[in-house]
Amino acid sequence: MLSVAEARARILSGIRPVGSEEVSLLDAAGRVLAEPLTSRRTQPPFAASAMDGYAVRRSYSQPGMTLRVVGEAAAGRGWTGTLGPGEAVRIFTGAPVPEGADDILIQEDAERNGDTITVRETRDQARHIRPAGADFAAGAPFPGLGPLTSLDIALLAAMNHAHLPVRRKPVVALIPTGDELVPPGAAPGPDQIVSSNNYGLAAMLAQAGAAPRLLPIASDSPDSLRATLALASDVDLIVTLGGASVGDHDLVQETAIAEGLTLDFYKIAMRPGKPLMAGTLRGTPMIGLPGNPVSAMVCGVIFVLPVIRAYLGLPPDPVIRMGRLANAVPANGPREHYMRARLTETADGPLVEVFERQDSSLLHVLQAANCLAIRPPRAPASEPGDAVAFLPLP
Ligand SMILES: Nc1nc2c(c(=O)[nH]1)N[C@H]1C(S)=C(S)[C@@H](COP(=O)(O)OP(=O)(O)OC[C@H]3O[C@@H](n4cnc5c(N)ncnc54)[C@H](O)[C@@H]3O)O[C@H]1N2
Ligand code: MOO
Repeated sequence: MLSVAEARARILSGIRPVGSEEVSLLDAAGRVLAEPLTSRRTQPPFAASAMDGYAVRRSYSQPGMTLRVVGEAAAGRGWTGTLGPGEAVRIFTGAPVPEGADDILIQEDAERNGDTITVRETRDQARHIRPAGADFAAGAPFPGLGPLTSLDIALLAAMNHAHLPVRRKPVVALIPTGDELVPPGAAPGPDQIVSSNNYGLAAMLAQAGAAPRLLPIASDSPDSLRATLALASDVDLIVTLGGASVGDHDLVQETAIAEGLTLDFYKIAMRPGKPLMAGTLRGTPMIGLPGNPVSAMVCGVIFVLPVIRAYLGLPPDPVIRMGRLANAVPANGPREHYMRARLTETADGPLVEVFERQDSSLLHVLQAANCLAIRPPRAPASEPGDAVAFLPLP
């Protein structure tokens, strides 16, 4: 059976970044730039006062000296003259520093008397001038990587970008399968349960910058599945949920093959997630996730999110960290085990408490987790304090 890393590499091998679209700054949070951007202006564009006070020349503004106030410079409305010897210009924060001035005397250090000021003995020695380009120069590259944050957007706005070229959102069709499923809020029949996997995955994908498309629940019949697959002809990725195992009603693989699926692989050495399937359905990448709710969400993190990142032009692989076990963990079987666990950051580094109950149907255990502890195939039993690899959950 394929390892998790091999399976992910095979899935990712066919994925190239999607095209781009323009969005306004207000819609750009969380989006990913499709091309490098540079500043369209220098900031500040002129030497600017950092304080309210008087623009002066340092040599004429020593303690006890008196200067004549000859004008005013405000933010947005500078003073156009040239400062002469013994002259001062009233100035406010953000205003251009006039020609001839090399210093801002803060108003707390000036005693005003009609048209003159006298410099106090306590005079502050800092000049309080922000040079032109102190923040960034025209043509400077925008340094942000990854999904745009509020801080990125503040800088891009200051660089005078009103619209940004971003990757379009990869569209992902989510197809739940199973006669037992009803949507949340419905009244399930005696043998039915509520479909949760598609909602959890939709949230996970939306958060990662994709556009999930929730398709209707397909019943366990080839006709129903065929009809639902037909609704996913124009997407970037098809994800089926359930029907992946070997039971008489697990029809996803054979139905998809009949519809044109080129199967790449089926079954991997992973727990949960053994019956994972991947291939290409008439040119569209397709991943078949197992139905068990924890398996579906964990495989979403391990396989589907990397596809979204690759589509967005980001480094795809999950970032694995190292920590120490808080509790003993039994020996592992032949499949790499992604165990639901709780990470605490301590002074001694990350501490990982692996939960007792690991059945792949237990959503309340997954919800209590904030990371997955990764146990290699056939790892021996581990003791508290032993090193452990883990993956933070999104
Ligand atoms: N004889 C064997 N049986 C099973 C094997 C095996 O190797 N041999 N593998 C087990 C493993 S591991 C898994 S994982 C499951 C995967 O089965 P399927 O992908 O076929 O999933 P289903 O049978 O459709 O459903 C399993 C379970 O999950 C519930 N489910 C399904 N979809 C949803 C949904 N959208 N929301 C919430 N819950 C869902 C479903 O009702 C079942 O309880 O197979 C094992 N069996
Ligand atoms: O692989 Mo199943 O996903 O162990 O529950």
